[in-house]
Amino acid sequence: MNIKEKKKQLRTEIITKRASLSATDWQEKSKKICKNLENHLLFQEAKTILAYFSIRQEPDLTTLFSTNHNWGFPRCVNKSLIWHSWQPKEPLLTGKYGILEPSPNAPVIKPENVDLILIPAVACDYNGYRLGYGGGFYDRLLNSPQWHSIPTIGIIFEFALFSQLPYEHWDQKLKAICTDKDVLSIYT
Ligand SMILES: Nc1nc2c(c(=O)[nH]1)N(C=O)[C@@H](CNc1ccc(C(=O)N[C@@H](CCC(=O)O)C(=O)O)cc1)CN2
Ligand SMILES: Nc1ncnc2c1ncn2[C@@H]1O[C@H](COP(=O)(O)OP(=O)(O)OP(=O)(O)O)[C@@H](O)[C@H]1O
Repeated sequence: MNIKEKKKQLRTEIITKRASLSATDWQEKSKKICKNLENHLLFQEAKTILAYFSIRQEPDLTTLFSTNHNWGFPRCVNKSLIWHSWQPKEPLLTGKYGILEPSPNAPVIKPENVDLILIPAVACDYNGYRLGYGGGFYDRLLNSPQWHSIPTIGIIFEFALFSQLPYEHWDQKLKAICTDKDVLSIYT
């Protein structure tokens, strides 16, 4: 099997497993993830944090969004992500892939102001590699010079943590991985 097929198979397997979580299980595990993030220094010291609105039973980070940070969320525009500030109660729109997005009129966040990026993933491994839905959105973002050095934390449920995932030359390592069990720092 080539790497593309391997990724595709893994993706299907893990998304299916995640979809089979009961609603209570999903909520409980998501809350543990939020708690683990709140206890982490990278999170505590960050003023501006980029995050995501959960789809397909990804870990739900909603309880964090009312904590005292400047929050940013992406809009998918062509093959890129554009980041806008968003605070609870502000309007949201349904964008590409059915993902909630801030209004295009919300202020754009510049990379020099970003302290931390919380990255959704289908799976991660102990080396900090990440498998996503295959759109390459975060790969392209993290390969652009302005975004390259910003700390990243991959967000997954513990069952999606693998010893070794297939990876390609454009894959950038995460700085840490947060699960419902703990936060794992990746050493380079
Ligand atoms: N909550 C959340 N928001 C996010 C992401 C994410 O992973 N999670 N993204 C992370 O990048 C971006 C959106 N990326 C996505 C990329 C592909 C598909 C998707 O549905 N792809 C098709 C298959 C496409 C193909 O294989 O060509 C599918 O899975 O059916 C969805 C979202 C930005 N926002
Ligand atoms: N830096 C880059 N420049 C150009 N194309 C890229 C870059 N990174 C990734 N891609 C393209 O994006 C596609 C998806 O990559 P990959 O399978 O690694 O996505 P993913 O990490 O699973 O998805 P996502 O980041 O959307 O969650 C690849 O087929 C590749 O052609």
